[in-house]
Amino acid sequence: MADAPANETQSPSGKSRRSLRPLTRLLPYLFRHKTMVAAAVAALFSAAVITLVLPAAVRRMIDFGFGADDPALVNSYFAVLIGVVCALATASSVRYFLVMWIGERVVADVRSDVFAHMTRLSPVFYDSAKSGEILSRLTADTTQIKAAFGSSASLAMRNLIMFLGAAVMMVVTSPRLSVIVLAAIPVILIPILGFGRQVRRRSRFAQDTLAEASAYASEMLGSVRTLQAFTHESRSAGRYADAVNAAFQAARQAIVARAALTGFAIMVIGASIVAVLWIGASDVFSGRITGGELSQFLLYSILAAGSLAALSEVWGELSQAAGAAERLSELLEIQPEIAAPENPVSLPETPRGEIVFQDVSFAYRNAEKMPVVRDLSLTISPGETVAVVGPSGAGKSTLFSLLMRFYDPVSGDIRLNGVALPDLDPEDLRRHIALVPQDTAIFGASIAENIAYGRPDASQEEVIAAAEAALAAPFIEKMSDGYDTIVGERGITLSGGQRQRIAIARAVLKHAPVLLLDEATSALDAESENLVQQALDRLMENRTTLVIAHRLATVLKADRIVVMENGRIVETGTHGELTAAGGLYAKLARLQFGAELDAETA
Ligand SMILES: Nc1ncnc2c1ncn2[C@@H]1O[C@H](COP(=O)(O)OP(=O)(O)OP(=O)(O)O)[C@@H](O)[C@H]1O
Repeated sequence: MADAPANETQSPSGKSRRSLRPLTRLLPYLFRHKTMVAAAVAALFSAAVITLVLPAAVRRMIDFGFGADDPALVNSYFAVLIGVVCALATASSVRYFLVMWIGERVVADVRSDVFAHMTRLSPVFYDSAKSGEILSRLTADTTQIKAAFGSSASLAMRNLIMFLGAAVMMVVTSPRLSVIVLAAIPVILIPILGFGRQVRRRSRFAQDTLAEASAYASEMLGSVRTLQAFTHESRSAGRYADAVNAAFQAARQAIVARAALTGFAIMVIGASIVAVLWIGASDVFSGRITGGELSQFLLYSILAAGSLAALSEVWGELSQAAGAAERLSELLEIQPEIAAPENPVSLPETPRGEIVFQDVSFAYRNAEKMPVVRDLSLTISPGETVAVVGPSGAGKSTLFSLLMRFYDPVSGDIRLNGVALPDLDPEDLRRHIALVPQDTAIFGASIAENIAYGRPDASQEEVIAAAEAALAAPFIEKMSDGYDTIVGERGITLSGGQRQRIAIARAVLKHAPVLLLDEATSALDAESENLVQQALDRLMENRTTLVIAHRLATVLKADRIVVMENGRIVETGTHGELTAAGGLYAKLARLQFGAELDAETA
C-alpha cells in the first residue's frame, strides 16, 4: 500500500483494491530467506524441465523404440526413462520441502512482526479496535498468506514454466495443430482475470466478517460468567452463528466464482484438445505427421492445458491471499502516535520523581468537544503523597494515563524531573513509574512470573522479598505449588484481595521512584482491607505518590489532597483544611467516608 501511513485513530478496516499488489508488501519477508528461495526456484525449474522432457522421450520410444529390432535399444530407452522419473521425483520432493518451509517461515515471521507491532500501538488505537478482530488477522489471515507464499507461489511458477515450455514444444512439434490450441488461450485468460478480482473482493469480505465474529467470540468468552449470569447463552450462540454464517455466505460466493472459473477453463481446454485429436488423426492418416508426433503433441497440449487450469486456480488463491495481505498490511502501517523522539533525553538512574502538570488540557479523540482535563496545573515534589479525589468521571484516571504518556495532552506541558514527557523514550518514562490500577491485570502464568512482570530478570529471592513486602507471601506459600502455582487467565482463581496484593508486589519489585495508585473501590473484608492497606503504606514510603483515594486512611495520610471536578482542580489542602472549608471535598468526604468519619470522630 503506497498511501500515507494510517494513524492510530483510523479504523483498520480497508479500502478495496483490485490487484495482487498487497502481496508485494510481504515480499521483504521472502527476501530474508534468499538461499532457500533460490534453492526452491532451482528445484522448481528442474522439476518443470524434466516433466517437459517426458513427452519427447515417449515420442522417441513410440517412433523408434517399438519399431526397432534391437531389444537393447528398447531397454536403454526404458532405463533412461526410469532415470528421468527418479530425477523428477527428487526434484519434486526437494521443491515441496523448500516451498512449504518458505511458506511456514514467512507466516511465522509475519505473525511475530504483526504481534510485536500491535504491542507498540498506543491506547488511542485500542480505544476503538477490537482485540478479537486483530487476533483473527493474526491467525486466519496469516494462514492464507502461508498458502500464497508457499504452495500457490510455487504452483504458479511451476505451471508458468510448464505452460511456456509446453507451448514452445507444441509449436516445434506441429505448428498447424498449435494454432488451434493456442487460439483457445485468450478465451480462457480473460475471464480468469475478471474472476480473480471477484474472488479477491469476496474473500476479503469473508475474512472481514469472520474477524468480526472472532471479536465477538473473544469478548463473550472473556466474560463468560456475566454471559451465564444473564442467561445469554442462546442469544450469544445465535449471534455468533449468524456472523459465521455471513462469513460462510461470503466464502460461498467466492467458491462459486472459482468453481465456475475452473469448469469454464476445463471446458475450453478439453474442447480444443478434442479438436486437435480430430484434425491430428486425419493428419496421421494422410501421413502429414507420425503417430509418435501426434502423441507427443497431445501430451504437450495436455501439459499446457493442465498448467493453465492450475494457473487459474492459483490465481484465485493468490487473489484470496492478497485480500489477507491487505488486511495485515493495514495493521502494520498504523503508526504508533506515541513514539520515542529521535534523541531521547534519558532520566538519571535514580530520578527524584518530581512531577509537574502545567496548564494541561486534554480530550479523548472520540469526544473532542468534551475536554476531560482543563487547564490543570499541579506540582508534586519528590517523595510527596498527593491524594486525588473527585466525583466519578472527574478525570482522575485520565491524569494517570497522561502521566504514563498513553495519550498526549491537547495543550500544556507535563514534566518528570524537569524533562517534558515527549522528550523521553516512553519506555524509559514508564520504567520510572509503578502503576497499581484498580483492576489489576493478572495473567495466566505462575505467581512468580506475575510478580516479576515489570522486571522479568528479577531473582527468585527478589520476587519473594517483594511478595513479603506486599503481605502476599503467606497466601502464596499456602498454594499448591507456591510461587510456581499457575493462576487462571486474568487471575480468575485468585480473590480480589489476593490480586491486589500481587499487583502491589509487582509495583514493589519495580523499584520505581513514582507510584501511581488507583485505590480499589471494591469492598474487601476487614482483614484483607487491612492487609492491602498495610502493603500500600509500605509501598508509598520514599516514593512520589499520586493516589486516587477511596479510603479515609489514605486521605488522612496524604501530604496534600487535590479535589477534581469536571477536569479541573477545584480545591487543594489537607483533610482538616478542606473539611473546614465546607466545599466539594467536605460533601464528597461525607458521602464517601461517612461511616469511617463518624467512627473516627466518635
Ligand atoms: N478511553 C476513553 N475514551 C473516551 N472517553 C474516555 C476514555 N476513558 C475515559 N473517558 C471519559 O473521560 C471522562 C473521565 O474519565 P476518568 O476515567 O478519567 O474519570 P475518573 O475521575 O477516574 O472516574 P472514576 O472515579 O469513575 O474512575 C469520563 O467522562 C469518561 O467517560
